[in-house]
Amino acid sequence: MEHHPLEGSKMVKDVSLQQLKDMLAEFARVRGWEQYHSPRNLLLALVGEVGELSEIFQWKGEVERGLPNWSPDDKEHLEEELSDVLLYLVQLADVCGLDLGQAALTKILKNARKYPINPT
Ligand SMILES: Nc1ccn([C@H]2C[C@H](O)[C@@H](COP(=O)(O)OP(=O)(O)OP(=O)(O)O)O2)c(=O)n1
Repeated sequence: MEHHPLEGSKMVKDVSLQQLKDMLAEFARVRGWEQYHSPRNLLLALVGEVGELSEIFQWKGEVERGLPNWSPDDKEHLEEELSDVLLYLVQLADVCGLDLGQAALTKILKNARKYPINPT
């Protein structure tokens, strides 16, 4: 397999949604896959990956925060499935012409107004 420029670069900090969006658009473009990346197809792919993510937790019972009892392999698998969900979500927002980062910020503000902190 070809050597990707980001291979081994776990040092990249503060990855932005914009960066992911651009890399994914390029990934699809150079493979001639833009034709398949319609909003509906990306939504179905996203839901499929959510299913794969759910499988990891299926039958495990409750899981402690920080996953203290999970093996490195299991954690890596979880990282991959979470990433698949994120990457399809970013692509879905992109082909819909939406700014996901901006939309998420706006939603956080809306949530804060809807659920004010209880005075104690
Ligand atoms: N048309 C496609 C196909 C794949 N991908 C990217 C997004 C996901 O990050 C990953 C999904 O790849 P696979 O369909 O091979 O799914 P998995 O990585 O989950 O593999 P598997 O289903 O074998 O576990 O590749 C994409 O952007 N567009």
